Amino acid sequence: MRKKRKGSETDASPEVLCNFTSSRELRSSNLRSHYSLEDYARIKKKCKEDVVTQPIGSCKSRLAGIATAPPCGASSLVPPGRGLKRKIGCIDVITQTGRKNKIEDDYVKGDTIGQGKFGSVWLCWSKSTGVEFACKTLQKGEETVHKEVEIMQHLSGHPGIVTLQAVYEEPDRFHLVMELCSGGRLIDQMMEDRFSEQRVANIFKDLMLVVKYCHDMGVVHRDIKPENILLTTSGKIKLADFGLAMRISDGQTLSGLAGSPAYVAPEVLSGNYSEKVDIWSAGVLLHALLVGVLPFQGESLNAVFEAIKNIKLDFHTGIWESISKPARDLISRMLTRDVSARITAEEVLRHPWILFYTERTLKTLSIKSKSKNQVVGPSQQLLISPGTESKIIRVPGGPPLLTSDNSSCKSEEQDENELVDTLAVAISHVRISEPKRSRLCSPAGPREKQHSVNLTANNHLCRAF
Ligand SMILES: Nc1ncnc2c1ncn2[C@@H]1O[C@H](COP(=O)(O)OP(=O)(O)OP(=O)(O)O)[C@@H](O)[C@H]1O
Repeated sequence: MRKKRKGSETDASPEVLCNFTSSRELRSSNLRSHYSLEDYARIKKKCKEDVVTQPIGSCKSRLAGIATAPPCGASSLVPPGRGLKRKIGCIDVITQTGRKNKIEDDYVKGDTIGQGKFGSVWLCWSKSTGVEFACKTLQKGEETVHKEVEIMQHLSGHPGIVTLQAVYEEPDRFHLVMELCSGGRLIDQMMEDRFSEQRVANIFKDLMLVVKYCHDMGVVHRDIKPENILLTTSGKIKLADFGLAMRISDGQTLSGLAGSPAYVAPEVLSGNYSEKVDIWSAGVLLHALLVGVLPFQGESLNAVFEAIKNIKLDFHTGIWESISKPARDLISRMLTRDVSARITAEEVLRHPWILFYTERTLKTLSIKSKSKNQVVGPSQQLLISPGTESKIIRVPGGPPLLTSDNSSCKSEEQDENELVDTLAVAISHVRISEPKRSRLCSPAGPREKQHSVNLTANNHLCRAF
Protein backbone atom coordinates (compact mmCIF):
# COMPACT_ATOMS: atom_id res chain seq x y z
CA MET A 1 0.00 0.00 0.00
CA ARG A 2 1.21 3.45 -0.85
CA LYS A 3 2.57 5.44 2.03
CA LYS A 4 0.99 8.73 2.92
CA ARG A 5 2.90 11.93 3.04
CA LYS A 6 3.88 12.77 6.57
CA GLY A 7 1.89 15.50 8.20
CA SER A 8 -1.09 15.33 5.88
CA GLU A 9 -3.38 18.05 7.07
CA THR A 10 -6.80 16.60 7.42
CA ASP A 11 -8.31 17.75 10.64
CA ALA A 12 -8.75 21.43 10.04
CA SER A 13 -12.19 22.54 11.07
CA PRO A 14 -14.48 24.32 8.64
CA GLU A 15 -14.22 27.31 10.97
CA VAL A 16 -10.52 27.42 10.39
CA LEU A 17 -11.05 27.03 6.70
CA CYS A 18 -13.49 29.87 6.62
CA ASN A 19 -11.39 32.28 8.59
CA PHE A 20 -9.95 34.14 5.68
CA THR A 21 -11.13 37.64 6.38
CA SER A 22 -8.31 38.52 8.72
CA SER A 23 -6.21 41.62 8.39
CA ARG A 24 -4.63 41.03 5.05
CA GLU A 25 -4.50 43.45 2.22
CA LEU A 26 -7.50 43.61 -0.05
CA ARG A 27 -5.44 42.61 -3.03
CA SER A 28 -4.07 39.65 -1.19
CA SER A 29 -7.52 38.58 -0.05
CA ASN A 30 -8.88 38.97 -3.54
CA LEU A 31 -6.31 36.55 -4.81
CA ARG A 32 -6.61 33.99 -2.11
CA SER A 33 -8.30 30.75 -2.85
CA HIS A 34 -8.93 29.97 0.80
CA TYR A 35 -9.28 26.25 0.68
CA SER A 36 -7.57 23.04 -0.11
CA LEU A 37 -8.97 20.19 -2.10
CA GLU A 38 -7.79 17.94 0.64
CA ASP A 39 -10.20 19.45 3.07
CA TYR A 40 -12.95 19.28 0.54
CA ALA A 41 -12.20 15.65 -0.04
CA ARG A 42 -12.29 15.04 3.67
CA ILE A 43 -15.49 16.98 4.18
CA LYS A 44 -17.17 15.17 1.34
CA LYS A 45 -15.85 11.88 2.69
CA LYS A 46 -14.83 10.87 -0.76
CA CYS A 47 -11.27 10.14 0.14
CA LYS A 48 -10.94 6.48 0.93
CA GLU A 49 -7.32 6.68 1.86
CA ASP A 50 -5.91 6.05 5.26
CA VAL A 51 -4.77 9.48 6.36
CA VAL A 52 -2.15 10.49 8.87
CA THR A 53 -3.32 13.43 10.91
CA GLN A 54 -1.11 16.26 12.05
CA PRO A 55 -1.87 19.31 14.14
CA ILE A 56 -3.28 22.34 12.42
CA GLY A 57 -0.47 24.62 11.47
CA SER A 58 1.80 21.88 10.30
CA CYS A 59 2.53 22.54 6.72
CA LYS A 60 4.61 19.97 5.00
CA SER A 61 2.04 17.77 3.52
CA ARG A 62 -0.56 16.82 1.06
CA LEU A 63 -2.47 13.61 0.77
CA ALA A 64 -0.94 10.87 -1.22
CA GLY A 65 -2.05 10.82 -4.79
CA ILE A 66 -3.47 7.72 -6.34
CA ALA A 67 -2.27 7.56 -9.88
CA THR A 68 -4.97 7.32 -12.50
CA ALA A 69 -2.58 7.54 -15.40
CA PRO A 70 0.41 5.34 -14.73
CA PRO A 71 3.82 6.59 -15.71
CA CYS A 72 4.83 5.70 -19.20
CA GLY A 73 5.84 2.10 -19.49
CA ALA A 74 4.97 1.04 -15.99
CA SER A 75 1.99 0.50 -13.80
CA SER A 76 1.42 2.98 -11.05
CA LEU A 77 0.59 0.04 -8.86
CA VAL A 78 4.24 -0.89 -8.59
CA PRO A 79 5.11 -1.03 -4.90
CA PRO A 80 7.07 2.03 -3.76
CA GLY A 81 10.30 0.14 -3.33
CA ARG A 82 10.37 -1.34 -6.78
CA GLY A 83 8.98 1.82 -8.34
CA LEU A 84 11.70 3.78 -6.67
CA LYS A 85 14.44 1.63 -8.13
CA ARG A 86 12.93 1.85 -11.58
CA LYS A 87 12.66 5.61 -11.32
CA ILE A 88 16.08 6.12 -9.87
CA GLY A 89 17.45 4.26 -12.85
CA CYS A 90 15.69 6.82 -14.96
CA ILE A 91 17.04 9.74 -12.95
CA ASP A 92 20.58 8.51 -13.30
CA VAL A 93 20.54 9.37 -16.97
CA ILE A 94 20.95 13.00 -16.04
CA THR A 95 22.69 12.51 -12.74
CA GLN A 96 25.49 10.07 -13.21
CA THR A 97 26.97 11.10 -9.92
CA GLY A 98 23.68 10.69 -8.12
CA ARG A 99 24.34 7.32 -6.59
CA LYS A 100 28.06 7.61 -6.09
CA ASN A 101 28.55 11.07 -4.65
CA LYS A 102 26.94 12.76 -1.75
CA ILE A 103 25.52 16.18 -2.41
CA GLU A 104 28.04 17.62 0.09
CA ASP A 105 30.82 16.39 -2.18
CA ASP A 106 29.66 18.59 -5.03
CA TYR A 107 27.72 21.49 -3.54
CA VAL A 108 28.05 23.96 -0.68
CA LYS A 109 24.85 24.38 1.24
CA GLY A 110 23.36 27.87 1.71
CA ASP A 111 20.25 29.36 3.31
CA THR A 112 16.77 27.94 3.08
CA ILE A 113 14.82 29.87 0.47
CA GLY A 114 11.49 28.08 0.43
CA GLN A 115 9.31 25.63 2.19
CA GLY A 116 7.00 23.40 0.19
CA LYS A 117 4.58 20.75 1.21
CA PHE A 118 7.08 18.05 0.38
CA GLY A 119 10.21 19.50 1.82
CA SER A 120 12.46 22.50 1.93
CA VAL A 121 14.27 24.39 -0.77
CA TRP A 122 17.70 25.84 -0.12
CA LEU A 123 20.46 27.65 -1.91
CA CYS A 124 23.61 25.83 -2.92
CA TRP A 125 26.75 26.44 -4.94
CA SER A 126 28.60 24.08 -7.19
CA LYS A 127 32.06 23.43 -5.77
CA SER A 128 33.52 23.04 -9.22
CA THR A 129 31.94 26.03 -10.99
CA GLY A 130 30.70 28.29 -8.21
CA VAL A 131 27.33 28.49 -9.95
CA GLU A 132 24.36 29.00 -7.65
CA PHE A 133 21.42 26.57 -7.65
CA ALA A 134 18.28 25.83 -5.70
CA CYS A 135 18.11 22.44 -4.03
CA LYS A 136 14.82 20.84 -3.12
CA THR A 137 15.01 18.09 -0.54
CA LEU A 138 12.14 15.63 -0.68
CA GLN A 139 11.46 12.91 1.84
CA LYS A 140 11.08 9.50 0.27
CA GLY A 141 8.18 7.24 0.85
CA GLU A 142 5.44 8.57 -1.28
CA GLU A 143 5.07 7.73 -4.88
CA THR A 144 4.16 11.25 -5.94
CA VAL A 145 7.64 12.35 -4.91
CA HIS A 146 9.18 9.86 -7.32
CA LYS A 147 6.69 10.83 -9.96
CA GLU A 148 7.58 14.50 -9.54
CA VAL A 149 11.25 13.74 -10.08
CA GLU A 150 10.51 11.57 -13.08
CA ILE A 151 8.29 14.16 -14.73
CA MET A 152 10.75 16.97 -14.05
CA GLN A 153 13.39 14.95 -15.77
CA HIS A 154 11.04 14.20 -18.65
CA LEU A 155 10.34 17.90 -19.17
CA SER A 156 13.63 19.44 -18.15
CA GLY A 157 15.34 21.42 -20.88
CA HIS A 158 12.48 23.65 -21.94
CA PRO A 159 13.26 27.31 -21.24
CA GLY A 160 9.98 27.73 -19.37
CA ILE A 161 10.58 24.84 -16.99
CA VAL A 162 12.94 24.83 -14.05
CA THR A 163 15.93 22.80 -15.22
CA LEU A 164 16.85 19.79 -13.17
CA GLN A 165 20.62 19.86 -12.80
CA ALA A 166 21.24 16.78 -10.69
CA VAL A 167 19.57 14.35 -8.33
CA TYR A 168 21.18 12.84 -5.23
CA GLU A 169 19.66 9.97 -3.40
CA GLU A 170 20.01 9.21 0.29
CA PRO A 171 18.33 6.37 2.14
CA ASP A 172 15.41 8.54 3.18
CA ARG A 173 15.38 11.44 0.76
CA PHE A 174 16.18 12.96 -2.59
CA HIS A 175 18.03 16.18 -3.25
CA LEU A 176 17.00 17.83 -6.49
CA VAL A 177 19.52 20.40 -7.65
CA MET A 178 17.63 22.85 -9.83
CA GLU A 179 18.20 26.02 -11.74
CA LEU A 180 17.82 28.96 -9.35
CA CYS A 181 14.93 31.34 -10.00
CA SER A 182 15.96 34.48 -8.15
CA GLY A 183 13.02 36.61 -9.22
CA GLY A 184 10.57 35.12 -6.73
CA ARG A 185 7.07 33.91 -7.43
CA LEU A 186 4.50 35.42 -9.77
CA ILE A 187 1.96 35.50 -6.94
CA ASP A 188 4.17 37.90 -4.98
CA GLN A 189 4.37 40.29 -7.90
CA MET A 190 0.63 40.06 -8.38
CA MET A 191 0.10 41.08 -4.78
CA GLU A 192 2.16 44.21 -5.34
CA ASP A 193 1.02 45.44 -8.72
CA ARG A 194 -1.73 45.34 -11.21
CA PHE A 195 -0.17 44.54 -14.55
CA SER A 196 -0.85 46.22 -17.87
CA GLU A 197 -2.52 44.09 -20.51
CA GLN A 198 0.71 44.12 -22.46
CA ARG A 199 2.60 42.66 -19.55
CA VAL A 200 -0.10 40.13 -18.81
CA ALA A 201 -0.14 39.02 -22.44
CA ASN A 202 3.63 38.52 -22.44
CA ILE A 203 3.66 36.59 -19.20
CA PHE A 204 0.70 34.58 -20.32
CA LYS A 205 2.17 33.73 -23.69
CA ASP A 206 5.27 32.35 -21.99
CA LEU A 207 3.12 30.34 -19.64
CA MET A 208 1.03 28.92 -22.45
CA LEU A 209 4.15 27.96 -24.38
CA VAL A 210 5.14 25.86 -21.39
CA VAL A 211 1.66 24.43 -20.98
CA LYS A 212 1.60 23.49 -24.66
CA TYR A 213 4.99 21.85 -24.26
CA CYS A 214 3.78 19.85 -21.26
CA HIS A 215 0.69 18.71 -23.16
CA ASP A 216 2.75 17.83 -26.22
CA MET A 217 4.99 15.80 -23.92
CA GLY A 218 2.00 13.98 -22.49
CA VAL A 219 2.01 15.71 -19.12
CA VAL A 220 -0.90 17.39 -17.36
CA HIS A 221 0.39 19.76 -14.68
CA ARG A 222 -2.88 19.93 -12.70
CA ASP A 223 -1.71 22.73 -10.43
CA ILE A 224 -1.25 25.81 -12.58
CA LYS A 225 -1.34 28.82 -10.26
CA PRO A 226 0.87 31.84 -9.66
CA GLU A 227 2.53 30.28 -6.63
CA ASN A 228 3.95 27.67 -8.92
CA ILE A 229 5.28 30.12 -11.45
CA LEU A 230 8.77 31.33 -10.59
CA LEU A 231 10.67 34.19 -12.16
CA THR A 232 14.26 34.52 -13.19
CA THR A 233 16.24 37.68 -12.49
CA SER A 234 15.44 38.85 -16.01
CA GLY A 235 11.72 38.34 -15.34
CA LYS A 236 11.24 35.19 -17.44
CA ILE A 237 8.75 32.72 -16.07
CA LYS A 238 9.51 29.15 -15.10
CA LEU A 239 6.80 26.65 -14.34
CA ALA A 240 7.61 24.71 -11.19
CA ASP A 241 6.06 22.17 -8.82
CA PHE A 242 5.21 19.04 -10.74
CA GLY A 243 4.06 17.32 -7.57
CA LEU A 244 0.56 16.80 -8.94
CA ALA A 245 1.53 16.33 -12.58
CA MET A 246 0.51 13.17 -14.39
CA ARG A 247 1.45 11.48 -17.62
CA ILE A 248 -1.48 11.08 -19.95
CA SER A 249 -1.69 9.26 -23.24
CA ASP A 250 -3.88 9.75 -26.25
CA GLY A 251 -7.49 9.14 -25.37
CA GLN A 252 -6.73 8.53 -21.73
CA THR A 253 -8.47 10.42 -18.99
CA LEU A 254 -7.56 11.18 -15.41
CA SER A 255 -9.83 11.05 -12.42
CA GLY A 256 -9.68 12.10 -8.81
CA LEU A 257 -9.53 15.33 -6.94
CA ALA A 258 -6.25 17.12 -7.58
CA GLY A 259 -5.28 20.76 -7.83
CA SER A 260 -5.86 23.93 -5.91
CA PRO A 261 -9.47 24.78 -5.13
CA ALA A 262 -9.87 28.16 -6.78
CA TYR A 263 -8.15 26.94 -9.92
CA VAL A 264 -9.68 23.55 -10.31
CA ALA A 265 -11.71 22.86 -13.43
CA PRO A 266 -15.36 21.83 -13.07
CA GLU A 267 -14.79 18.44 -14.66
CA VAL A 268 -12.24 17.61 -11.95
CA LEU A 269 -15.05 17.91 -9.44
CA SER A 270 -17.43 15.75 -11.36
CA GLY A 271 -15.55 12.98 -13.12
CA ASN A 272 -12.92 12.21 -15.70
CA TYR A 273 -10.79 14.88 -17.20
CA SER A 274 -7.95 15.60 -19.59
CA GLU A 275 -5.14 18.09 -20.11
CA LYS A 276 -7.85 20.74 -20.66
CA VAL A 277 -7.92 21.23 -16.87
CA ASP A 278 -4.67 23.17 -17.25
CA ILE A 279 -6.38 25.53 -19.68
CA TRP A 280 -9.12 26.21 -17.16
CA SER A 281 -6.60 26.86 -14.38
CA ALA A 282 -4.62 29.14 -16.66
CA GLY A 283 -7.87 30.96 -17.43
CA VAL A 284 -8.41 31.51 -13.71
CA LEU A 285 -4.88 32.87 -13.53
CA LEU A 286 -5.52 35.16 -16.50
CA HIS A 287 -8.61 36.47 -14.70
CA ALA A 288 -6.53 37.23 -11.60
CA LEU A 289 -3.77 38.82 -13.66
CA LEU A 290 -6.16 41.10 -15.51
CA VAL A 291 -8.50 42.24 -12.76
CA GLY A 292 -6.77 41.22 -9.53
CA VAL A 293 -9.48 38.91 -8.24
CA LEU A 294 -10.21 35.24 -8.53
CA PRO A 295 -13.31 34.40 -10.53
CA PHE A 296 -14.66 31.69 -8.27
CA GLN A 297 -14.96 32.48 -4.60
CA GLY A 298 -17.17 31.52 -1.71
CA GLU A 299 -17.53 31.28 2.01
CA SER A 300 -16.81 27.57 2.07
CA LEU A 301 -15.22 24.94 -0.08
CA ASN A 302 -18.64 23.86 -1.26
CA ALA A 303 -19.49 27.43 -2.18
CA VAL A 304 -16.26 27.77 -4.16
CA PHE A 305 -16.98 24.56 -6.02
CA GLU A 306 -20.58 25.52 -6.60
CA ALA A 307 -19.30 28.72 -8.16
CA ILE A 308 -16.89 26.78 -10.34
CA LYS A 309 -19.67 24.50 -11.50
CA ASN A 310 -22.48 27.00 -11.91
CA ILE A 311 -21.66 30.69 -11.72
CA LYS A 312 -22.08 32.67 -14.91
CA LEU A 313 -19.22 35.08 -15.27
CA ASP A 314 -20.04 38.54 -16.55
CA PHE A 315 -17.24 40.04 -18.58
CA HIS A 316 -19.27 43.07 -19.67
CA THR A 317 -19.72 45.20 -16.61
CA GLY A 318 -17.81 46.64 -13.69
CA ILE A 319 -14.08 46.22 -13.74
CA TRP A 320 -14.24 44.36 -17.04
CA GLU A 321 -15.17 47.60 -18.81
CA SER A 322 -11.54 48.62 -18.37
CA ILE A 323 -10.31 45.43 -20.00
CA SER A 324 -10.12 45.04 -23.75
CA LYS A 325 -12.75 42.95 -25.47
CA PRO A 326 -10.23 40.56 -27.02
CA ALA A 327 -8.82 39.83 -23.56
CA ARG A 328 -12.34 39.11 -22.37
CA ASP A 329 -12.92 36.93 -25.39
CA LEU A 330 -9.84 34.86 -24.64
CA ILE A 331 -10.70 34.37 -21.01
CA SER A 332 -14.25 33.33 -21.82
CA ARG A 333 -12.91 30.72 -24.24
CA MET A 334 -10.67 29.34 -21.51
CA LEU A 335 -13.25 29.38 -18.74
CA THR A 336 -15.86 27.47 -20.65
CA ARG A 337 -17.30 24.43 -18.91
CA ASP A 338 -17.84 22.59 -22.16
CA VAL A 339 -14.48 20.86 -22.39
CA SER A 340 -14.72 20.21 -26.11
CA ALA A 341 -15.40 23.92 -26.70
CA ARG A 342 -12.60 25.00 -24.40
CA ILE A 343 -9.66 26.42 -26.31
CA THR A 344 -6.37 24.46 -26.46
CA ALA A 345 -2.95 25.81 -25.49
CA GLU A 346 -2.05 26.10 -29.14
CA GLU A 347 -5.20 28.06 -29.85
CA VAL A 348 -4.52 30.38 -26.93
CA LEU A 349 -1.15 31.14 -28.46
CA ARG A 350 -2.83 32.05 -31.75
CA HIS A 351 -5.46 34.23 -30.15
CA PRO A 352 -5.48 37.82 -31.48
CA TRP A 353 -5.05 39.32 -28.02
CA ILE A 354 -1.85 37.37 -27.46
CA LEU A 355 -0.63 38.14 -30.96
CA PHE A 356 -1.31 41.86 -30.63
CA TYR A 357 0.83 42.24 -27.58
CA THR A 358 3.54 39.75 -28.25
CA GLU A 359 4.02 39.83 -32.00
CA ARG A 360 7.70 40.55 -32.47
CA THR A 361 7.33 42.55 -35.66
CA LEU A 362 5.32 45.24 -33.94
CA LYS A 363 7.30 48.30 -33.02
CA THR A 364 6.17 50.82 -30.51
CA LEU A 365 6.44 54.37 -31.60
CA SER A 366 5.67 57.48 -29.63
CA ILE A 367 3.80 59.83 -31.86
CA LYS A 368 1.74 62.88 -31.46
CA SER A 369 -1.75 62.36 -30.25
CA LYS A 370 -4.83 63.83 -31.80
CA SER A 371 -4.59 66.71 -29.37
CA LYS A 372 -2.44 69.43 -30.75
CA ASN A 373 1.22 69.16 -29.77
CA GLN A 374 0.51 66.61 -27.11
CA VAL A 375 2.72 63.58 -27.03
CA VAL A 376 0.96 60.45 -25.98
CA GLY A 377 2.18 58.50 -23.00
CA PRO A 378 3.29 54.91 -23.07
CA SER A 379 -0.22 53.64 -22.47
CA GLN A 380 -1.50 55.55 -25.47
CA GLN A 381 1.23 54.82 -27.93
CA LEU A 382 0.43 54.01 -31.48
CA LEU A 383 1.89 50.85 -32.79
CA ILE A 384 3.04 50.45 -36.34
CA SER A 385 3.30 47.04 -37.84
CA PRO A 386 6.16 46.97 -40.34
CA GLY A 387 5.36 45.41 -43.64
CA THR A 388 1.81 46.72 -43.64
CA GLU A 389 0.34 50.13 -43.95
CA SER A 390 -1.93 49.46 -41.05
CA LYS A 391 -1.80 51.59 -37.99
CA ILE A 392 -2.62 50.11 -34.67
CA ILE A 393 -4.29 52.55 -32.40
CA ARG A 394 -4.17 52.16 -28.65
CA VAL A 395 -7.61 52.83 -27.31
CA PRO A 396 -7.49 53.91 -23.69
CA GLY A 397 -8.29 50.88 -21.59
CA GLY A 398 -8.20 48.66 -24.62
CA PRO A 399 -5.84 46.89 -26.94
CA PRO A 400 -4.42 48.29 -30.13
CA LEU A 401 -6.78 48.78 -33.03
CA LEU A 402 -5.76 47.74 -36.50
CA THR A 403 -6.95 50.19 -39.08
CA SER A 404 -6.01 51.05 -42.62
CA ASP A 405 -7.60 54.49 -42.55
CA ASN A 406 -6.20 57.77 -41.48
CA SER A 407 -7.42 57.39 -37.97
CA SER A 408 -6.35 60.76 -36.77
CA CYS A 409 -9.66 62.15 -37.99
CA LYS A 410 -11.77 59.69 -36.12
CA SER A 411 -13.36 59.89 -32.75
CA GLU A 412 -12.44 57.51 -29.98
CA GLU A 413 -15.85 55.94 -30.23
CA GLN A 414 -15.35 55.23 -33.90
CA ASP A 415 -11.94 53.83 -33.14
CA GLU A 416 -13.34 51.53 -30.54
CA ASN A 417 -16.07 50.34 -32.82
CA GLU A 418 -13.51 49.58 -35.46
CA LEU A 419 -11.43 47.81 -32.88
CA VAL A 420 -14.31 45.56 -32.00
CA ASP A 421 -15.11 44.87 -35.64
CA THR A 422 -11.52 44.19 -36.61
CA LEU A 423 -10.83 41.97 -33.70
CA ALA A 424 -14.14 40.20 -34.00
CA VAL A 425 -13.11 39.18 -37.50
CA ALA A 426 -9.68 38.11 -36.25
CA ILE A 427 -11.15 36.24 -33.33
CA SER A 428 -13.59 34.43 -35.58
CA HIS A 429 -10.57 32.80 -37.17
CA VAL A 430 -9.55 31.21 -33.91
CA ARG A 431 -10.50 27.63 -34.47
CA ILE A 432 -11.72 25.51 -31.63
CA SER A 433 -10.66 21.96 -32.20
CA GLU A 434 -11.49 18.75 -30.49
CA PRO A 435 -9.33 17.98 -27.46
CA LYS A 436 -5.94 16.65 -28.44
CA ARG A 437 -3.65 14.50 -26.42
CA SER A 438 -0.09 13.49 -26.60
CA ARG A 439 0.74 10.12 -28.02
CA LEU A 440 3.90 9.71 -26.06
CA CYS A 441 2.93 6.71 -24.08
CA SER A 442 0.16 4.23 -23.70
CA PRO A 443 -1.63 3.27 -20.58
CA ALA A 444 0.47 0.56 -19.05
CA GLY A 445 -1.71 -0.76 -16.36
CA PRO A 446 -5.05 -0.56 -14.68
CA ARG A 447 -6.29 2.84 -13.74
CA GLU A 448 -6.23 3.71 -10.15
CA LYS A 449 -8.25 6.50 -8.64
CA GLN A 450 -6.51 9.62 -7.51
CA HIS A 451 -7.16 11.66 -4.45
CA SER A 452 -4.21 13.97 -4.58
CA VAL A 453 -4.77 17.24 -2.90
CA ASN A 454 -2.81 20.36 -2.55
CA LEU A 455 -2.49 22.41 0.55
CA THR A 456 -1.32 25.95 0.40
CA ALA A 457 2.29 26.81 1.13
CA ASN A 458 3.00 26.81 4.84
CA ASN A 459 -0.30 25.11 5.17
CA HIS A 460 -2.09 28.29 5.94
CA LEU A 461 -5.45 26.87 5.17
CA CYS A 462 -6.91 30.27 4.80
CA ARG A 463 -4.09 31.74 2.83
CA ALA A 464 -3.03 32.02 -0.73
CA PHE A 465 -4.11 29.65 -3.42
N1 LIG B 1 14.18 26.59 -8.51
C1 LIG B 1 13.87 27.44 -7.53
N2 LIG B 1 14.48 28.64 -7.43
C2 LIG B 1 14.16 29.49 -6.44
N3 LIG B 1 13.23 29.25 -5.50
C3 LIG B 1 12.59 28.09 -5.55
C4 LIG B 1 12.86 27.12 -6.56
N4 LIG B 1 12.02 26.07 -6.38
C5 LIG B 1 11.30 26.37 -5.31
N5 LIG B 1 11.62 27.57 -4.80
C6 LIG B 1 11.02 28.23 -3.64
O1 LIG B 1 10.64 27.26 -2.70
C7 LIG B 1 9.24 27.32 -2.46
C8 LIG B 1 8.71 25.93 -2.24
O2 LIG B 1 8.85 25.22 -3.45
P1 LIG B 1 8.29 23.80 -3.63
O3 LIG B 1 8.33 23.45 -5.07
O4 LIG B 1 8.97 22.88 -2.67
O5 LIG B 1 6.82 23.98 -3.13
P2 LIG B 1 5.73 22.86 -3.12
O6 LIG B 1 6.10 21.74 -2.26
O7 LIG B 1 5.53 22.50 -4.51
O8 LIG B 1 4.54 23.62 -2.54
P3 LIG B 1 3.38 24.32 -3.35
O9 LIG B 1 2.68 23.24 -4.09
O10 LIG B 1 2.54 24.98 -2.30
O11 LIG B 1 3.98 25.32 -4.29
C9 LIG B 1 8.66 28.02 -3.68
O12 LIG B 1 7.47 28.68 -3.38
C10 LIG B 1 9.76 28.98 -4.05
O13 LIG B 1 9.66 30.14 -3.26
